[in-house]
Amino acid sequence: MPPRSVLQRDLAEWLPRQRWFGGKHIPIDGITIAATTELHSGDPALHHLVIHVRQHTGTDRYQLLLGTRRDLPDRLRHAEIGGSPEEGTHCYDAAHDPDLTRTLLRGLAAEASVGPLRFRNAGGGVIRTDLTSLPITAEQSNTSLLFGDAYICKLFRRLSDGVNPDLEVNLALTRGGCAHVPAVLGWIELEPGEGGEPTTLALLSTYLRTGADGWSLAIASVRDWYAHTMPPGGDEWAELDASAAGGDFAAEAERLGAATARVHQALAGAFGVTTLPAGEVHAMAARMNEDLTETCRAVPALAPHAKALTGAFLDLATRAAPLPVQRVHGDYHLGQVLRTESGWTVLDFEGEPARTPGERRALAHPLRDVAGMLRSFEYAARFLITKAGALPPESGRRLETRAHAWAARNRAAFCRGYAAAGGVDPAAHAVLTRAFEFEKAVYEVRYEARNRPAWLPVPLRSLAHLTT
Ligand SMILES: Nc1ncnc2c1ncn2[C@@H]1O[C@H](COP(=O)(O)OP(=O)(O)O)[C@@H](O)[C@H]1O
Ligand SMILES: O=P(O)(O)O[C@H]1O[C@H](CO)[C@@H](O[C@H]2O[C@H](CO)[C@@H](O)[C@H](O)[C@H]2O)[C@H](O)[C@H]1O
Repeated sequence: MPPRSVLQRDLAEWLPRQRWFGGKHIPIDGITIAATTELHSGDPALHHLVIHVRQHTGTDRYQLLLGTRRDLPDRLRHAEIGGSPEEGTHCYDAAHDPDLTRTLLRGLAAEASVGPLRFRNAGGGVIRTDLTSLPITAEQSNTSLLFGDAYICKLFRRLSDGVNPDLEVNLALTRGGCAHVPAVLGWIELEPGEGGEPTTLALLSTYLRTGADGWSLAIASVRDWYAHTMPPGGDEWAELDASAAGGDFAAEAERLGAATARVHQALAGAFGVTTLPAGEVHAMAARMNEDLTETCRAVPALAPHAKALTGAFLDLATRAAPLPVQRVHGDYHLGQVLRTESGWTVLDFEGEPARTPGERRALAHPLRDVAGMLRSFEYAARFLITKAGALPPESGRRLETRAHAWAARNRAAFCRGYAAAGGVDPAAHAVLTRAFEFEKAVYEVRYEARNRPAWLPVPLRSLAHLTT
């Protein structure tokens, strides 16, 4: 390894360019290398690093698989972090090096302990060590490695104390026989300090090789719907029946609703249900409104919608009644679900990346997830229009009308499937669903402004529609 001072300097330059780094918009005040564990020696070598990143907002803990090599082959140039090349040490993100990531499978297969790292096998089954890894390139908060077409290993980037909810929930649902989550095969954890819980570092699950993610499927349907032409002489305004397009998604949306209800039932079975008193529901509505005020300050483009959003939060506050609450997904959207040959599977129970560990575990009403997915239908419907940029007013207006028709059809189908499979009927709880949906939209506005400013018009356009 190069001297710590060199590594700290290189990391300060490299980190803000990583998609998974949560503090991109804030300057880094300092980096400390808190722990290093050698997992593989020689050339190349693999080190596990825990680093503390100080910013004026606080200190966050990240993990890094650091590869070192005397010579860096071209295939790893894109993953270079720095090092002291003149002294023959190149440092790079080893998640991109299949020669080194195999060390993780070997550790899991052997249930090894290396320094403070513990490798755990979930079901005691055989874990293959002969597979080559490939990082999945997607819009992600973490880094997932695909091993052959058998396993997927998620390396959590920002570490939070204790068991990661993704492991906690997936393990409980796998053990409870829920068919709608990928089976957990193993995990890696950092041993706890005095009396504490271990910190989850990575999660190994079955790779669902026939899976197609909900977002891509929905976007394909929207594209088809935009391309669909009305019959000659047809009146587009009168005939906006989104079922007419070949790529109709409604049957899938309905099945997704049903799968969601079953996952909620499995979560209730595994973790229980309690009641949130009316006073706390009132406080929850007040928090939603405070979040709105803060976000309007940070993103002024949200301000024109503030009145309608406040109205929805106020509705919830005035009708506050006790609510049954339970563990939920917490960040539910079309990118978190996979359609396999046997049905819909739900991924990533980590909650919203910007929330604190306590907030991610907090119990909530299941309609919070339903509202998340309703937002996602709004996103899918409008993403292509936003991507197309400025359009002539006539086609812009026509596409917006079509976007609305697609979203309405699929939102309704999803809710129908959810209620038919035993979930709470969103139509019968419109005030709650609307408040959750608006809460999520506020979150999205903040998320997009910070992470993907080019996407900001997507939630704003949908709010313009939903609040008029
Ligand atoms: N078990 C799995 N089988 C197939 N693909 C998966 C599996 N788990 C994750 N993926 C793919 O990896 C992507 C990222 O996974 P996710 O758990 O959502 O990570 P992140 O926390 O980084 O968002 C998913 O959108 C999905 O396409
Ligand atoms: O998947 P993550 O846990 O990283 O979730 C974060 O990123 C999501 C985007 O990748 C973001 O979701 C928003 O964009 C989606 C389209 O890309 C859309 O389907 C969702 O409805 C919308 O909320 C998510 O909010 C964020 O937490």
